[in-house]
Amino acid sequence: MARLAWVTSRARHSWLTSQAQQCWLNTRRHYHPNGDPPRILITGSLGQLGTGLAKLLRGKYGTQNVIMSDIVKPTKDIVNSGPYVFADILDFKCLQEIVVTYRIDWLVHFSALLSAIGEQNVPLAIRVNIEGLHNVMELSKQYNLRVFVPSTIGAFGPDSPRNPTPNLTIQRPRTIYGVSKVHAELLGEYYHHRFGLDFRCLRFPGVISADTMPGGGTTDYAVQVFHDAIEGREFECYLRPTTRLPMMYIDDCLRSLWEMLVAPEEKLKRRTYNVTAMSFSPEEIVSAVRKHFPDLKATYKPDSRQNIADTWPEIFDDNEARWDWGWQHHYDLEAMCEIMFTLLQQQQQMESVSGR
Ligand SMILES: NC(=O)C1=CN([C@@H]2O[C@H](COP(=O)(O)OP(=O)(O)OC[C@H]3O[C@@H](n4cnc5c(N)ncnc54)[C@H](O)[C@@H]3O)[C@@H](O)[C@H]2O)C=CC1
Ligand SMILES: CC(=O)[C@H](N)C(=O)O
Repeated sequence: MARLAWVTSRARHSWLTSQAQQCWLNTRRHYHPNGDPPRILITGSLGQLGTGLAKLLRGKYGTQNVIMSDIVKPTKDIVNSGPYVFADILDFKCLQEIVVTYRIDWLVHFSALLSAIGEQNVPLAIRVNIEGLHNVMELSKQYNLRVFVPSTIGAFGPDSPRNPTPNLTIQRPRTIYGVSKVHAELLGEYYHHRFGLDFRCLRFPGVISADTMPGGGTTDYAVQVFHDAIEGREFECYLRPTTRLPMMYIDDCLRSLWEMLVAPEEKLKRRTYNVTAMSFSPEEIVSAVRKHFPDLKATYKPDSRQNIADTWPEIFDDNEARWDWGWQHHYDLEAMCEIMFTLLQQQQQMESVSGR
């Protein structure tokens, strides 16, 4: 018996060791031949996804090797956490200067106007999402950068199959956001085939996170519900209770991004992949949240965002990402609710201690 326990524990130890080694090898695989880690620039890094990504990449490649940038004034915490520079995605020279000064190897391009806010200012969305993307493509070609550009479930439209939505299908989005993301996918793939640019792209579903509020999308309600529940407010949803959309917890989203960023060339059968973790409707997330906050009141007042959601996928088929480079999500609806409330409660406690 004791021998069996010893053998099992040795087997577990060596499995864990090989997992850790694999992880370490994955991280090292893209170091320079001289052993230097890649140097990475993140545009639009003060939005919902950027701060978390910077933290993840700094953990892997070193604080000084990940440069955050945006046009927004950073908090003291951001400035103290590592390099941060001003970068307007519409200013090509400014971008060139950053790439040269910091000897950038990889670029993660987050700057964008999201679906709902984009409809409120179409000319600005065209500038930021389309002209900005042109700058990023040219810059990446000129300096031979590996470039990651996120796309979205919003790159599909009413003519796309919605349940499920496969990787390769009709894309006729009806928002300027969606149009700009289809443009990004196609231009990136064109630059890859024409100029050999190392372009990588994932279509994300709605992303849910505790620390940064989302920036004006159609899926934002799925973050708001947690804040309303924990602060004892009524949750007023701008979508109908039965509107199903694909979603993902931020840790899964950022891990998928990193896995795509370091995936060996030979595993990538495409340059653009769907990824997802779950799909739910407002009434389903409300009942999941009520397991933690039974008194949460919810009302539904659909607005213009309903028209957008009605054209988006309900179930996202990400089998190709799972087959080609081993994508797996870790958080389902229940696990996401657990972690969201744990983190939000910790934040509440810290705020009450610091008197904010
Ligand atoms: N959050 C989500 O649910 C999803 C996000 N994505 C994509 O991921 C990327 C990041 O998304 P989020 O962080 O949620 O967006 P966000 O809206 O929270 O942040 C976007 C950032 O872009 C910056 N920006 C705006 N104009 C700029 C300019 N001229 N130059 C430089 N930066 C500028 C903003 O200041 C902001 O910090 C976007 O491209 C978005 O389309 C895709 C699918 C889902
Ligand atoms: C799914 C997205 O791209 C974003 N969250 C939005 O709702 O616009």
